[in-house]
Order: sequence, then structure tokens, then C-alpha cells
Amino acid sequence: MHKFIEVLPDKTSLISRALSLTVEKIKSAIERRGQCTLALSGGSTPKPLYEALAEQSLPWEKIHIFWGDERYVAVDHPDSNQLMARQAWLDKISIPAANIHPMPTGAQNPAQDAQTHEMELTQFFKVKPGDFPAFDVILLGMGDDAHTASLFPQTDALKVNDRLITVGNKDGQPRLTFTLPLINQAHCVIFLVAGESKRPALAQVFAEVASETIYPSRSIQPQGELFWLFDQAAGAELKV
Ligand SMILES: O=C1O[C@H](COP(=O)(O)O)[C@@H](O)[C@H](O)[C@H]1O
Repeated sequence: MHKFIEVLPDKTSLISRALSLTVEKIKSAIERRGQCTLALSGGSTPKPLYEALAEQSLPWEKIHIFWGDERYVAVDHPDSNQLMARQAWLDKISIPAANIHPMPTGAQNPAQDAQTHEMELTQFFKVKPGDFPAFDVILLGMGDDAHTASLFPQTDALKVNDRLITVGNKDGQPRLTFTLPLINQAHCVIFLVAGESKRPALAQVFAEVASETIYPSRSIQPQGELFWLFDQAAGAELKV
């Protein structure tokens, strides 16, 4: 793993750096393999990045969009990660509908939807059951509790290592999420972390010793590159 840490002066610079890095990684995947597989994060931090990506001129037909996690709500629900990305970005560009691969949430059975999406990924990447595909780029955020994707502290999802997709648990509410081994198979993972409220969790994520069960973002160790991008408010006190 190659790890890079950057503390940007403010949120605007953070988004601008995330934009240039994401575009660079998308282009290099397309140059190498003819397409890019990109997994999105949800929450509030990446919205301006998605708005900026909507203004880019990229070969959208060569880009396949996935989500690293999804709240278990209907696609038109305000909490939907898919809805946020569609409104900020995907509905504004000419991308083939077949290139958008949302996590399904309609079966009223999270385990069944997780299994359906697992099959979609297995077929898309043409991997054998039990093998983990390598995404070109996975965007991640980190919550104040150090969760990432929907891998929350002290939950069963953290222990799943034989599947691509599992059911996360946010205070008793189900979510769908990439598993740790799927994230860690990626060529490039980019964390975007903004705001002072993230400082206590970050101190533990970057501490020499701390629990990965309590601070799940510590477990993100991809085989390729790992970028941690912070704004000053989040990263000011980091000792790295
Ligand atoms: O619930 C979620 O939270 C994290 C962090 O979100 P943020 O609002 O602090 O940026 C996010 O990465 C994840 O995808 C989302 O579902």
C-alpha cells in the first residue's frame, strides 16, 4: 500500500484537490483498461465534489458508477446516497443508464438486496464467487465515530470477509455496505474528511495503537494507493 496524507487549508481547497485527484485516477484507469470503475461515498462531505464533477468533460460512457454504501431507504428518500449523487451530478451528465449501478433497497429484506448486488458485482467484474474485484477508485468518508462506508464501530459487518456486500447496522437501522476485503482490494481509495468534529476519531484512526473494531477506518489498507485528504479543521491536530 502507498499512503498519502494531505491537509488542505479549507473545505474549498479540499474539494478542489479531491476533484483533480479523482479526475486523474479516472483518466489513468481509462488509459490503462479502457474503463473506470468508481465507487461513491454518501453523507454531506462529497456533495460539492459531485457538483464539480458534473462540470467536467469526461468520457462518461467509459465510467461505471457504484456506491460503497447505501442507507436502506427508497431511492427518492432524502437520506438516499444514490439520490444525493444523482441530483448533484449524475442526472446532469450524459452517462448511459447501464453504467449506473446503485445498491438495491426495494426488497424489504436487506440481506436479499445485499445478495442481489453481490451477484451484480460478481457478474460485472467477471470474478468467481469468493474472489474480490479491484475497483479503480473508491471514495470514502469518515463519520465522527470513525465509521466508513456503513462499517460502524463494534458491528458484525466488520467481521464479514467472505462477501463483497453485507448489511451494516447504524443504531439498529440496516444499511448496505461494501465489506472491508472488497474496499481493500481497490487500486485507489480516497478519503475526504472535513470539519472539526472529526478530530477525536482521526486521532485514534492515526494513533500507533487503537482498536480497529472501535475505529473501523483504521482497517482501510488497500492493496493500491490510499489518499487521506483533510481540510485544516479536521486535520490540524494530526500527528502523522
Ligand atoms: O452515513 C454516512 O456517513 C459517512 C460520512 O459522512 P459525512 O456526512 O461525514 O461526510 C459517509 O462516508 C457514508 O457514505 C454515509 O453513508
